Amino acid sequence: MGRLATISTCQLNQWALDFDGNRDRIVEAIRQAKAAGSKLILTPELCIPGYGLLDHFQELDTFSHSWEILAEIIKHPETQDIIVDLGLPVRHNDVPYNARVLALNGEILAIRPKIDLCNDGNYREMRYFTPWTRYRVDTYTLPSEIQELTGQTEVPIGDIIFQTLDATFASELCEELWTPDSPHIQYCLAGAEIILNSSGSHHELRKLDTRINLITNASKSGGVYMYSNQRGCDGDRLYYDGCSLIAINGQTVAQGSQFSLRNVEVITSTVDLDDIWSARQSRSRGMQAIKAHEFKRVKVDFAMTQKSQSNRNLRIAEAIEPRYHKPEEEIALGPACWLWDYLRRSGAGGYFVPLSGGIDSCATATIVFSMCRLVVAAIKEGDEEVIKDASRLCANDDVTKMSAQQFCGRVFSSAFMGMKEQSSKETRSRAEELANAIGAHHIDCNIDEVFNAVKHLVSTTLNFEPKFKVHGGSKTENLALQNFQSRTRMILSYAFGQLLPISQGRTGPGLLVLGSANVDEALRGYLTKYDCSSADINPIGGISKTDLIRFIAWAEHAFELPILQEFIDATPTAELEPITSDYVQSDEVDMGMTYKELSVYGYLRKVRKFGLYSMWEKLCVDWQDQHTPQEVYKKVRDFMFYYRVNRHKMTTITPAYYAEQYAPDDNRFDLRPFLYPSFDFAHRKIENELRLMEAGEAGGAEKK
Ligand SMILES: Nc1ncnc2c1ncn2[C@@H]1O[C@H](COP(=O)(O)OP(=O)(O)OC[C@H]2O[C@@H]([n+]3cccc(C(=O)O)c3)[C@H](O)[C@@H]2O)[C@@H](O)[C@H]1O
Ligand SMILES: Nc1ncnc2c1ncn2[C@@H]1O[C@H](COP(=O)(O)OP(=O)(O)OP(=O)(O)O)[C@@H](O)[C@H]1O
Ligand SMILES: NC(=O)CC[C@H](N)C(=O)O
Repeated sequence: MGRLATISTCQLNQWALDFDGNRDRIVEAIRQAKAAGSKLILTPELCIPGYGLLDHFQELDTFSHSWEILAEIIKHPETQDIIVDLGLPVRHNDVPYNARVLALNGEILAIRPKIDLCNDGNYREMRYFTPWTRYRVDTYTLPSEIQELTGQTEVPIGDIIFQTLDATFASELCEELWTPDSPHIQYCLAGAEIILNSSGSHHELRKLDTRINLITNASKSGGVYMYSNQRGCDGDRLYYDGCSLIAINGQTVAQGSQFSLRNVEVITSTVDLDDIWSARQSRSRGMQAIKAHEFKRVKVDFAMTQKSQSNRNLRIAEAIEPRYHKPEEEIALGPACWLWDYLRRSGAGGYFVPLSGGIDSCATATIVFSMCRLVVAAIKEGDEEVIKDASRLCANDDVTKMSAQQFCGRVFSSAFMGMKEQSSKETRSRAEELANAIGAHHIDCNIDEVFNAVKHLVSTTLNFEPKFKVHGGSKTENLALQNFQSRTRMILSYAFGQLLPISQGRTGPGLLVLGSANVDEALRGYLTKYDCSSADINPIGGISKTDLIRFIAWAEHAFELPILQEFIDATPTAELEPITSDYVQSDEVDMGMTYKELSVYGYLRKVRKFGLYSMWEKLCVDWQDQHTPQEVYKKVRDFMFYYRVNRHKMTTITPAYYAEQYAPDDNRFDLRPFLYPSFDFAHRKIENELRLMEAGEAGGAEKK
């Protein structure tokens, strides 16, 4: 007994439009798979051009370059004698498709275009591609460069099953697994033994669980399910989180890492295809199988399996427990890997962060430190690519002996920019202590001079001197004076970022400025437009305050940074107003709502797709033990008021690592107007209901 198939899947750190780099990573993955004895390798979705090309998918160049690269891959000496499943855009009769091309020994076997395109949230596949019709099969005329290379002119294109001499397999593309009527159901009923899922799936906190459940469920009633995913920042706000996987009969047998700096990671398993037989022996399955669709089978003259007797060294992969990171670890690792890709690919000299002594900029700094830890660990493992990039950042000094702190000192600077009256010594010293603990180069300065100069200029020009609230000023004056400070810090951050390296005698590029506005502040608009929330990129812009606090608590022990406890204990404050004997500014008081409430509103607005009225209805039930319907109305109305008047801030918000389902990012994820009317109609509707409720209660009381 035994048809042992050695098969590989991989995760590749592709970069949109980096055709040469993408090709090299694909060839390297195939080389590693072959070295492990594999007869088939699966690669990520659209891996030849990269997944995140967005409107570049509308360019003809993308299609032709992809075929040219495909030709280079399949004729490469390292890629022979193994079935390769590659991803690229394909046009057929002038209709664009997101497709898989399967090849063997320099020949194209067939093309499988994507049937169910992904168009939710960040995904816009329907903008660039047309979905293929289920069960349709057609003939595809190959482009001339492939005709010249292979001597083939036509291949099948469509919804097909591949039949080798000893095994059957079929392709399923990413989103197709996430739909209720996935193609793999019919493929498996029709006898396909291996399903190859190529994905471009991004990291979102707590999402891996859903993905792994889908994969293991898909193979539960018998079959092998292979999953390949892109990895890294391919030029946008998303981080693709690898985690390639091989499962058989509902059990995981191999899993790639979710977060790593490795450019190419291949996982290989040997599975016994005869193990599928017993899992498919229920009569109910048999009754469904006899009615399965009759797919066109593409014959492949190739043997994929070996008898167990013929190779005594082969070990059949055993079931493993899937690995999941805690959300705190996901925050430590995902944004850190994204920052590393961004840094090495942008060619910048490092990062700069305005460090306030508060929890948000502390989280940004700790994530940069996490990146440094990952870099140093990869250097220790001998990762040549990481060594090359790290050496560039350290002026070609020997990076192999550096600690995470030493490397951090070379690529990361921070600055506390205080005001003599507003800034407390606690925040100032917390910022400095954190910088010291992680090894960052730190500046401590005061911005009073600039603040006073701006105030003087504005006062003399307008012949009007604005005052803080505590000095008798109006709300508008109070805000304007706060904004002088916060915007000054933004200008200084860019000045420091640009000039710090040269001031230290280093030539080369400046530092990228990092932002620290979290997802809840963005939702509520509790930030000053064009202050330090405006930066080059923001690693925490998609993370809630609650999760950031959990992350800092975790990092205190995991990264051995005792100072982090002080950040958790401190009351969040903007320190933009003078501190007096009976007044210290506090975020939650200022906002008129708690961060916990903001997470609820954010979730209902975006994920549950509730308007103001439905939000009120839902929260009247959820919060009935704490609040009356009248109180809930006030809360919801206040939230929607601030959301409405501050929505314009989302049009200029700094590009942030996307991580949270309720992210309000206006750029691609959360498309909304930014000039809203007040919600008078919904207000009236709720107020009428409140009146009826009160009348009903009064009526009820009278009857008693
Ligand atoms: N409909 C609209 N479309 C486009 N733009 C619009 C607009 N309405 C106002 N604007 C513009 O936006 C400006 C108002 O927004 P903005 O200048 O941000 O100022 P604003 O939102 O009025 O005040 C900033 C708020 O953020 C708070 N805050 C909290 C924590 C930290 C910080 C910090 O800075 O560190 C700030 C601060 O306490 C205050 O409540 C207007 O002056 C106008 O230029
Ligand atoms: N004194 C300061 N020195 C340096 N940067 C500052 C200072 N105050 C504020 N910033 C910068 O402005 C950003 C917004 O300030 P704000 O007071 O709103 O902080 P926050 O959003 O609560 O974040 P944090 O928790 O980091 O203070 C901060 O994240 C930080 O980058
Ligand atoms: N590329 C895709 O089809 C993505 C599909 C899916 N919704 C995911 O996030 O993984």
